[in-house]
Amino acid sequence: MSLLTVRNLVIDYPQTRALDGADLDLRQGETLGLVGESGSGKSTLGSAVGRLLPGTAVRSDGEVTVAGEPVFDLPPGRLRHLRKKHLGFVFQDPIASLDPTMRVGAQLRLVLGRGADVGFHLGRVKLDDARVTRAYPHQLSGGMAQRVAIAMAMATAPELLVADEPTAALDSQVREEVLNVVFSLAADAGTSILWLSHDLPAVARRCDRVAVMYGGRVVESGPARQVLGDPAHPYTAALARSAPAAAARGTRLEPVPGRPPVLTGAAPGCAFAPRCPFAVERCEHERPAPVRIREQDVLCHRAGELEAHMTAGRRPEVTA
Ligand SMILES: Nc1ncnc2c1ncn2[C@@H]1O[C@H](COP(=O)(O)OP(=O)(O)OP(=O)(O)O)[C@@H](O)[C@H]1O
Repeated sequence: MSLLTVRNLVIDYPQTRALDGADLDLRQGETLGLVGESGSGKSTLGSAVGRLLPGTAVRSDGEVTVAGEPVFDLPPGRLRHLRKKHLGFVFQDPIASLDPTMRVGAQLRLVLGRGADVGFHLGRVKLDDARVTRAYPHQLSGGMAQRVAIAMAMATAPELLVADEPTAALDSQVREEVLNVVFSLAADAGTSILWLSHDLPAVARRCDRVAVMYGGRVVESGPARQVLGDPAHPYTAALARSAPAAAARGTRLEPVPGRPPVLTGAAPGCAFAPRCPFAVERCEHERPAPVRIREQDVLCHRAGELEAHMTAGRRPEVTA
């Protein structure tokens, strides 16, 4: 069953179009990685799921449905209920998400409710109750603060956890530990995860599915290993070749040539066309509609032709 549905979502900030017709589906119990270069619209899409966009953002078109509820059309009471009962959020900067003037224990009791067993919730994220509850947020390490934020977000066993690069500020050892906590708690609770990430190899390892964003649209989605290991969109292929793990395997690390777009309105064609080695005239002025390639949904006019090249064993090289 579909838990989250995003259809043709268009979000504008005063100078920028952040989402330009984004589509996304996430099923109950599924873990989905949302990847793409900086500015591709990941955070805007993640925030839109809970209608948590800044006041300057305008939804110009499209809709978001969570557990059958149309998020942007809900009256305030129903929206609060949806956020409280069905959604959890964890953000990049855990210390900023806590109140600096209150001890952590007091904040936890406020969020979890008076009778809640704070020690139990801290134990689930592998934190020492006595030490953490007496501390102020600035006395916690980044990893500890993020575990507190995860304990708060997961306390209600939400149906969907939106995790916006929760480990971006942490070093690699702590990053793995925090991700282990998030994914195992979610698996135990049956919580779906929408994980916004720059870490393609980790997404391939941990997520069922991946959605790749470019220019405010999801340009390819499907099973994570399939999409990242055998991409059907030229952008995914370029992104996968730029992933740091490629260098770790001894492959040459190649940045995606050119710069991502900053849109001010609807892209007239495929937003990747100016950087795409396979672009033809049509790509410049006609917006691609989704096509099915293997198990992937792909927004590329030429995906079918490129697939034919691939199956004939002449895998196209995605270079500048
Ligand atoms: N509050 C805002 N006001 C104005 N423009 C914004 C705001 N937030 C994001 N944008 C713009 O919207 C576009 C999409 O940004 P968004 O943060 O959603 O992308 P992202 O993929 O999450 O990037 P990152 O990986 O760097 O977090 C970018 O061009 C960004 O500059």
